[in-house]
Amino acid sequence: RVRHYKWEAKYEFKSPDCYKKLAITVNGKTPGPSIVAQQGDTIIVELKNSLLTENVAIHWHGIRQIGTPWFDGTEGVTQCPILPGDTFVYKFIVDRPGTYLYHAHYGMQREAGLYGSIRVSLPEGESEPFSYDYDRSIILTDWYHASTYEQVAGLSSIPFVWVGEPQSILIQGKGRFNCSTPGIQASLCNATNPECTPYALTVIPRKTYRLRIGSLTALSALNFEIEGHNMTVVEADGHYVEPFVVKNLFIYSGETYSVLITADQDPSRNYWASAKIVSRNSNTTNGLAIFNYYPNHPRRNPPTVPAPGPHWNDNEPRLTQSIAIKSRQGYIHPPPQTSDRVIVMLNTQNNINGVRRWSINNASYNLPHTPYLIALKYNFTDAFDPSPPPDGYDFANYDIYSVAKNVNATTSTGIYRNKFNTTVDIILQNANTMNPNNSETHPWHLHGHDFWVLGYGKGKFDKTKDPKNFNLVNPIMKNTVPVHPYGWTALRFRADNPGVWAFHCHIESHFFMGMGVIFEEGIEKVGPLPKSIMGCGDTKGFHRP
Ligand SMILES: O=C1O[C@H]([C@@H](O)CO)C(O)=C1O
Repeated sequence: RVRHYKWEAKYEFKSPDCYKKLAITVNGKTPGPSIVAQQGDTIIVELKNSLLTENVAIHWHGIRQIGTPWFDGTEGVTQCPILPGDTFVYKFIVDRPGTYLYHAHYGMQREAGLYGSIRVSLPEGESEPFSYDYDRSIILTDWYHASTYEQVAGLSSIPFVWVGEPQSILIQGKGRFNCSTPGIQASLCNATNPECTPYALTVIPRKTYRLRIGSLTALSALNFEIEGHNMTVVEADGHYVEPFVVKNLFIYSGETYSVLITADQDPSRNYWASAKIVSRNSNTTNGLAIFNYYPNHPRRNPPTVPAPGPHWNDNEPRLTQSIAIKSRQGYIHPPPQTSDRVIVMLNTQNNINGVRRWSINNASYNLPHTPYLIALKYNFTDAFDPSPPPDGYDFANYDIYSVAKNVNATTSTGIYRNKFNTTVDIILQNANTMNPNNSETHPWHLHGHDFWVLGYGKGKFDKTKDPKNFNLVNPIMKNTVPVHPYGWTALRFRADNPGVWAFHCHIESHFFMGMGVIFEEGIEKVGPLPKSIMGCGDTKGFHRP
């Protein structure tokens, strides 16, 4: 089946947390329309850029784009930006069931509101290995009152101006900023604006809900919980999880989970659902939604105080959850038992000519102006630096627990080129930032693939010892995974999807500050590129049939 969508992206004044701000909407909404499809369907999105003075591109997060690498929507990597006034047509197949996302992949537009959910169901007659009565989706985000222009200018200036903590947390596009905060202009903030009525998830007593939860925060790692209700985790990033029960679900930007929740509590009242920032010492108030037992009024506040959530600095339960996520029995895709290449990626904060950046093995990433996919296919040799970034760092001498002795780094547009059909291991190694006693959480997202999550560890990855403990039996496959503070995360993927694919920290400002790399495989197998992705950089006026 073909599912055809006509979308228009636009700036509009919105008050998702009661504070009036310019937001990017799709067909007037943020979150935008949901894509609801069945495995094997073809999705066509005709996207009109009505942002007037800004380019755009949309990434289909978790969709591998097998055979259509040019529709991955990653500006600078797989396509030229879509100019104001232009209409671009994305066309791709959703080849697997599961919970996915879409969002802008140009500058920092995602956090301005251009995002939504993709739900792919099984073909008729097939069923999931778990049962539920109803299926619902929510997306968690964090929300800033400053524009992306102000933020980008701050992040690239000397002295560096950090974006800081968000003003609020949104649950399915709704949050609540305290309009009585000193310095807030009354005309801009209206606590009774219906646009900031908390999101209500209405449930029928005793029914079981599959709640698909995605996070597209700009910065924040979150803990999600529903007062008084346990959640059984059954899916992660489109893969079935060996079920486990949690009270608190930790979720990082770019991840999706399905949880089963039974409405088995006192049906005479409502309950709070809350999202709290963890891993950063934030004073942003928790995002709140109402878990509404029918027939109570969806705006009736629960009689209780919302759960305070776990302590921001307690990393242990977060690591425990990461380790608990295994592939479901009967649905295991066994990983290759060995790999052809190991790339260790040291994540550090650096300076380049006095500008604060993030680097991988001391190389900080800059997006070039000619998309790699086109440059490689047609041999534009000066579109990017052909020398690859390093495969590792100075293992013997680098102290991951202290501020680096030399915090300077170089910039890079280089890419890692992998031989087609080989197996690649990535070890993400976290370290101290430029502030003493500080290491952050980074959710890494790989385009075009799912990877096996082979393990997590504390401290410095040991190349001889740690691989012996890799989970080669039932690792989960994901497209986004956290690397915890002062820890490492090991991934394995097959370089079997011809194209050029970004791999980057899903924190909006961190990718902007250089925290990413590019992979290529099988470029010679990529079919003729559509003209519509061209027109920028060296591809100006270049049209191959
Ligand atoms: O990139 C970042 O910069 C700030 C801080 O390190 C600046 O001092 C921060 O918390 C980040 O995640």
